[in-house]
Amino acid sequence: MTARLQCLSHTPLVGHVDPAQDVLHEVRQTIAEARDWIATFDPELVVLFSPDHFNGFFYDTMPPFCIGMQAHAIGDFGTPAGPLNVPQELARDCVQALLEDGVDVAMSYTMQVDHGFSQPLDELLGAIDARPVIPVFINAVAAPLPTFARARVLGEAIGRFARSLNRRVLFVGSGGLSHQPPVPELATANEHIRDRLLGSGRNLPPAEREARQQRVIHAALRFIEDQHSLHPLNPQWDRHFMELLSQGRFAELDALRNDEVSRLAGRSTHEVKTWVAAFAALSSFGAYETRAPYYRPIPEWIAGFGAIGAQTQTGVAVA
Ligand SMILES: O=C(O)CCC(=O)/C=C/C=C(\O)C(=O)O
Ligand SMILES: [Fe+2]
Repeated sequence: MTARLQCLSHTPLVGHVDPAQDVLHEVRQTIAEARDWIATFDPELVVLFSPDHFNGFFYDTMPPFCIGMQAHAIGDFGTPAGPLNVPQELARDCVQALLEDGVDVAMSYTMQVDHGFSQPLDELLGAIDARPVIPVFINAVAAPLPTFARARVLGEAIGRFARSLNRRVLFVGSGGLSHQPPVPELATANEHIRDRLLGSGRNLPPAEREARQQRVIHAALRFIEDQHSLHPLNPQWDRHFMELLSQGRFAELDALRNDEVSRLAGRSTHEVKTWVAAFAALSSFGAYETRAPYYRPIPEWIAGFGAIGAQTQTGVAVA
């Protein structure tokens, strides 16, 4: 039984608003190196933890966590569209195992996902259907949000299930770190946006989809000029968070308060619960060591942008 982990920030802005060539090169190198490391491992199963951005999950029924038995990517911001390669029986077994393990999760046979899922699959594995993947949604934008502690509990339980499979498993956490792109909030939405957040946004007319994307692109262009036009990035918080994960300090991660994290690092920072869940899943295989940490605040992508890999300490079998 072996497991590896790769966490990686995502951004829909790549290719739309990009940083300077040297920064872009550095990020591409980081991703290429992670991709090679994963290819060497040759995972038989990928468990991908990702948020959504009101593209697949809405306030009509918003679960804190949801596992897909089938999933398709919408291809927002030019990311790949189409079905993910979900091993349906295994995904079902995973839900069953979680429920029996005391962790209640939702499930979906028609899961709609956005760049949060498709970007890391494409970048780390080469295509969104390259490997069997169990998609695990974590609500990171639709308040009220699940806690850091529950993300850890979910991850640990998924790790226990994965361990029972006797396969090479890769855990992926998608999103984060500090950032607050212009994702709408129910509390402040006008009537039209409110209607979209309640569910009518599931299949946006193309013109509205385009206008929505342009709004994010314009916000990024403005943020480059004025880093107080949105919640500022917080490199200090980001580095501290990565350290907590590297050192397996789960009690301190559990203690992170949602409102405090929003205040310090921005509302979309809750995407890092995907990293917590992925690390917790890996921890169910035993002690781990991290590798190739990368961090840089990238205003062009409205993101504290990070990546980190990890594997069980021997890198081989865990009894
Ligand atoms: O346009 C909207 O309503 C939502 C904007 C959006 O989808 C932004 C997403 C940004 C990220 O995924 C990110 O920076 O993590
Ligand atoms: Fe995101």
